[in-house]
Amino acid sequence: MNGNLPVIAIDGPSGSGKGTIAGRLARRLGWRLLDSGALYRLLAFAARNHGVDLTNEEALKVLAAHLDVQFNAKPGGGQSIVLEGEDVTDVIRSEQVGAGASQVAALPAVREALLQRQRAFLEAPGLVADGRDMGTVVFPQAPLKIFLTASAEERARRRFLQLKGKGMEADLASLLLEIQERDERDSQRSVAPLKPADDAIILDSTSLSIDEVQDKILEAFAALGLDD
Ligand SMILES: Nc1ncnc2c1ncn2[C@@H]1O[C@H](COP(=O)(O)OP(=O)(O)O)[C@@H](O)[C@H]1O
Ligand SMILES: Nc1ccn([C@H]2C[C@H](O)[C@@H](COP(=O)(O)OP(=O)(O)O)O2)c(=O)n1
Repeated sequence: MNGNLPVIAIDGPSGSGKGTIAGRLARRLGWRLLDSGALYRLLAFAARNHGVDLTNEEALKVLAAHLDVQFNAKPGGGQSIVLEGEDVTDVIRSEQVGAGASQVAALPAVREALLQRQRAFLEAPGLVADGRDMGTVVFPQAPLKIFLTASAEERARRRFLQLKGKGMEADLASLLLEIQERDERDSQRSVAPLKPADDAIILDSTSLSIDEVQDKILEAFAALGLDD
């Protein structure tokens, strides 16, 4: 099976820089990328489109098992996401969809329904996976686990700039509140809560640039000797 292929697991709270770093590492190493948060965002978005209540665990489980989604690598880096034929790359990034994602992600049947789909991303030569439980639940065998964090204020500031950059509505004070609420829900849930794996390297990026974070992770990766 694919269990022996290497995985770099990058977990952490919203806005810590997981997606950015995971994308860069995957490109640099020529590995596949799993943006697991996008799956929960897609489910919340699809549920709204299909009139499914975000507390209806049974219906959400069925929807999760049948999500018609494609991740397409973009030539210049990054990926576009197509749900039921519609390009939803940007619309699923709103904080409202993030809050819905956090809500459906707390339901055990939903997490179970998405587990194999996530593991199926692991292909040669390796996978960079970002989310909340990559190192604890989905890929516990990963040889390199990073728990990326930053202060809530810095994360809200980053998200504000990111949304503005995409031409989307954003308010710094509400973003901070929403991020704190999401941190709380993601950390307190009973299944696969947001927490560092016992063997994770904890990296606080509050005062690190993206390049500095990348260098630290590449250093830790090189120390594993996997690319010898
Ligand atoms: N170390 C950093 N310093 C400054 N900005 C960063 C840093 N890491 C990421 N960013 C920016 O913060 C925003 C959120 O990053 P993202 O990768 O989407 O976080 P996450 O996936 O953890 O929610 C992006 O616009 C990204 O460019
Ligand atoms: N592996 C994962 C990934 C995301 N989730 C949930 C919890 C998060 O609040 C939402 C959205 O995740 P996403 O990584 O897209 O969010 P951020 O980009 O970090 O703001 O999904 C999860 O429970 N497990």
